[in-house]
Amino acid sequence: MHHLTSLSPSLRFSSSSSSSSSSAAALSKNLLSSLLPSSPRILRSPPPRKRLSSPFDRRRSPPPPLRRMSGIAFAAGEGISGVAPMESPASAAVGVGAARAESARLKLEELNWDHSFVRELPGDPRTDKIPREVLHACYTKVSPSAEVEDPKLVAWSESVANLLDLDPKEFERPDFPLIFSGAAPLVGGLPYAQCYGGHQFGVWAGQLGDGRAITLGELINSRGERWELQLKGAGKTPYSRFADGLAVLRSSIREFLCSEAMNGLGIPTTRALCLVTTGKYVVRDMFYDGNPKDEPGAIVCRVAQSFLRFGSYQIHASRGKEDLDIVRVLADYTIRHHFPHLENLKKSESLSFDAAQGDSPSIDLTSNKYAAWAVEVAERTASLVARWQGVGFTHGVLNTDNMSVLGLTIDYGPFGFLDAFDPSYTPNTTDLPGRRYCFANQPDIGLWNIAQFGTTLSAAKLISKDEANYAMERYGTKFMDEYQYIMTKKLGLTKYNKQLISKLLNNLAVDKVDYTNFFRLLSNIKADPNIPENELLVPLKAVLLDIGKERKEAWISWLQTYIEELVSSGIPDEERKAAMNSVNPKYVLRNYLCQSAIDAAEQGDYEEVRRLLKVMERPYDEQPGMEKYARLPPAWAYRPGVCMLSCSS
Ligand SMILES: Nc1ncnc2c1ncn2[C@@H]1O[C@H](COP(=O)(O)OP(=O)(O)OP(=O)(O)O)[C@@H](O)[C@H]1O
Repeated sequence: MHHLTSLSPSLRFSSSSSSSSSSAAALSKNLLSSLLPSSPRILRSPPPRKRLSSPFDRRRSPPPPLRRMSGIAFAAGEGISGVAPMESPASAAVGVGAARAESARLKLEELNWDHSFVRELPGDPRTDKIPREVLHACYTKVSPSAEVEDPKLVAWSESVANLLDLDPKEFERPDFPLIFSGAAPLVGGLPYAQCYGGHQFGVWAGQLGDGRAITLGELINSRGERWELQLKGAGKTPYSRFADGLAVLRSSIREFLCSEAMNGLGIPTTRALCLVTTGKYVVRDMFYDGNPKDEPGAIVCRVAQSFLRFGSYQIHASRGKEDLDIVRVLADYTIRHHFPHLENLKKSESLSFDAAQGDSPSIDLTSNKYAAWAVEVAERTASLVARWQGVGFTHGVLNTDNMSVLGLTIDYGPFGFLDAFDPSYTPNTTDLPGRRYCFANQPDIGLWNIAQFGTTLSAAKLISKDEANYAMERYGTKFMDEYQYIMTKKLGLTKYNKQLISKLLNNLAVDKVDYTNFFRLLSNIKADPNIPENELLVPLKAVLLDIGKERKEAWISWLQTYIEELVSSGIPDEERKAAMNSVNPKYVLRNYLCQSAIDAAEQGDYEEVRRLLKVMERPYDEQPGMEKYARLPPAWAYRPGVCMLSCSS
């Protein structure tokens, strides 16, 4: 992202701010505070009120098996039918071929375009790219315009081609890099850039919009799913403010690889069809410290069911009365196309409400589709953040313009997976002073952002304040349910044990233990209370490095309690190991791995990018021969630019 001050202050159009940060503070508690060792706190408040249930809460606890969560929680019939099931890690590993057999194999010219966004929503009457405030419109029709010279295809995702019904042979077309660098038109497409706003680092930033992303069009695949294709780094738009509309190879490799790695982990995300170099250089001051340099330009083709963000609604609410109606029109559009099960809610669907058991019946989601929608957005967001916490992912820039209304991970800027466990880790150099977006704060930030979303909908009179608060409550409940479930699965247990997890996280932080490798190795512990003390740590010796006597005792004590829990769970060791390995990845896209692929690609060698993609598509599998991709970062990786990055660079 760009912090407000790093883009033109003269183009701060809107000054409207939201009052919901105070309501967020009033409702939030630090969601992880009871589990994590001390970490920055930005939101403190009482716990959510008594739990209410929603009509979507058919699946109370426990949630479904983690590796299927994305498939189940986002599957048709489970309350979120507008969003196609993500490919589960299992299918990413073995099922791609099978899934492909069902889908069509079309040439680019044969894709089934359906430009509902442009057809149904108010657009900007102008089509020029002059930076400006775009009022009363959700988008501007503009075409890609990045300068291109002999573009090259760096990497591509066959599983994304499959989502689109695109024949993977199309990747071999000589004109493929030209089309996906925007230099040649995509037949049937209808390009545009979206208008949105956002809160950046807690401050209302006014109009942002797609300053360097241009949607090529939307298509409907043979399974009836809507997919939008977007080029990131394709040139200026009216939303570019003073910036160049371009992206560099370094950040594009990170976005391409991490969105596919996230999908491999089974976590909802925007996807990436391909990555091309433009053949041109782009000047970037990577740390905004007055040392710009030339970097190779590149463009990623991102794919999602929708790129709508919280900021897409906020911008219109911020503009006052005249544009409030656009919030409603956009909300209607979103529900119609992406949450169709909410269109015609029936009273009978509220039967699962706890009202009959004495909970307040004052929030009846069946009487207001917008309230039901707000709750669903809140729940999807909570579920997403819980899954990030489970794999140790830190997004780095959780501004409201980076919050997908579908609950997808969106915008891979200065992200980072935890290596040594540190709750206050932030991968974003811009975030260092306050660590607002550090690992431990993500659950609270998700809630803060939901509060802004609720404020937007209530400003447009789509939901009441009580309904907005209820969405926040649901966020808290959903987050805790899913987080506890995930942590329990990571430990291979059947029952949530708060004290055990809390002590574990404390131990991990004290000894700076590698988060990913620890959980992977933990599955080797045997449920045998008779293992002598001096042998207990053997399975973990690769991650418990350089610890003294006192710390060894702390770990032994924790392991003894853990083994007691394992014994009482009664799950055979081998069965538990397999279950744990299906939720504790062996491979995560550590920043140093990205950097090695970037270094090679900048020299014209794209093999490492392609190899990393293959490894990260199957993160839960052992993958003999690929063990080096599970190693800890080498010493050279602990420098800014590798383990930490700035926004939008
Ligand atoms: N090089 C650039 N040229 C024009 N606009 C930019 C550029 N970099 C960032 N922006 C704009 O700054 C705002 C915030 O940046 P942020 O880093 O969140 O976005 P991004 O990484 O470009 O895009 P996205 O959120 O779509 O992944 C967005 O409006 C974005 O379009």
